[in-house]
Amino acid sequence: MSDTVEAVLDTLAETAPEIRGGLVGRREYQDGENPSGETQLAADVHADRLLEERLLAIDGVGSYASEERDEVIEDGSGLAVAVDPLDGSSNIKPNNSMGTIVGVYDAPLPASGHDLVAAVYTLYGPITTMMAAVDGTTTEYVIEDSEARSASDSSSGQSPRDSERHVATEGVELPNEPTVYGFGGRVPDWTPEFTDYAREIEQELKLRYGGAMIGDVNQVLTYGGVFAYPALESDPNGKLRLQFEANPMAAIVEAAGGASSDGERSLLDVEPEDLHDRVPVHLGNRDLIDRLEGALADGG
Ligand SMILES: O=P(O)(O)OC[C@H]1O[C@](O)(COP(=O)(O)O)[C@@H](O)[C@@H]1O
Ligand SMILES: [Mg+2]
Ligand SMILES: [Mg+2]
Repeated sequence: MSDTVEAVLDTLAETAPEIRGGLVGRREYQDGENPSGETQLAADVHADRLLEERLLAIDGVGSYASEERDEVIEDGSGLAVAVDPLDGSSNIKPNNSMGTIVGVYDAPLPASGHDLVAAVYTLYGPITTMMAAVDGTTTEYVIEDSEARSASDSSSGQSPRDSERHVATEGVELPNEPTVYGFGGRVPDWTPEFTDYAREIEQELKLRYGGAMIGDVNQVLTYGGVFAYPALESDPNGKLRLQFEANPMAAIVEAAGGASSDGERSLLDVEPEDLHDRVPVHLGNRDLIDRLEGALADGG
């Protein structure tokens, strides 16, 4: 692992308790919209500012892009980080899981998933964990916050707080016997081909859908299965964004022995056109993704 990637992992571990602490009191929507046309929560904006400041301060990180900003911020030469500061942020109101996704690309953005040198997510569940794919291996860490404190203390002007990451599982692998699935989007908006596939999967696996991709994919990594936010009749590219969400999650799942697909090919093979491109996302055990691609091709 390069020094810069190591520093990115350390920084994300240090920042995670602050983002988590900052959720309290930031549950309301603001006036602004993000580039995808979604209303922003105060928590989205807070996490974005904190991550921009911390990640751009790392030697070897030269640019920062996020789901919450129109343009890439350039700050010298080096690796490019693409961030979903809060994934699943609509879960803040019902107090369910959320997370942060970071792709570290060795190429100007928008970049191919094959340019990722690291892909990371932190999951703010009952405990805070971090999943990182580096050099073809996926590792799960537990993040311990040694000075838990209230959100009101947390602001982007302060120095990182004291937290540590400990390896929980090195070489995470999807179990061979899958048991769970979670599919996003309204069922009447699914394509007929995806609906047929879903009807089959429902007979075999248990539904686990929480409305935050990180939480839902983390269950797939833990129990085996399939997650999808598919192409919709109303939007053939689905909902999730290639640079900030799909590519990093695909790299993590593939390094754990699973597969990813936009419906036809690995998400890592999708060529980006625009920073905020959306793409249909399917992630999980290899045979379930092969069946998905077969089902979509049969109907096409
Ligand atoms: O509310 P829906 O349609 O089920 O969408 C849920 C999906 O949208 C997301 O919340 C989108 O991410 P953001 O919260 O970062 O916009 C995913 O995490 C999740 O899979
Ligand atoms: Mg997201
Ligand atoms: Mg988000």
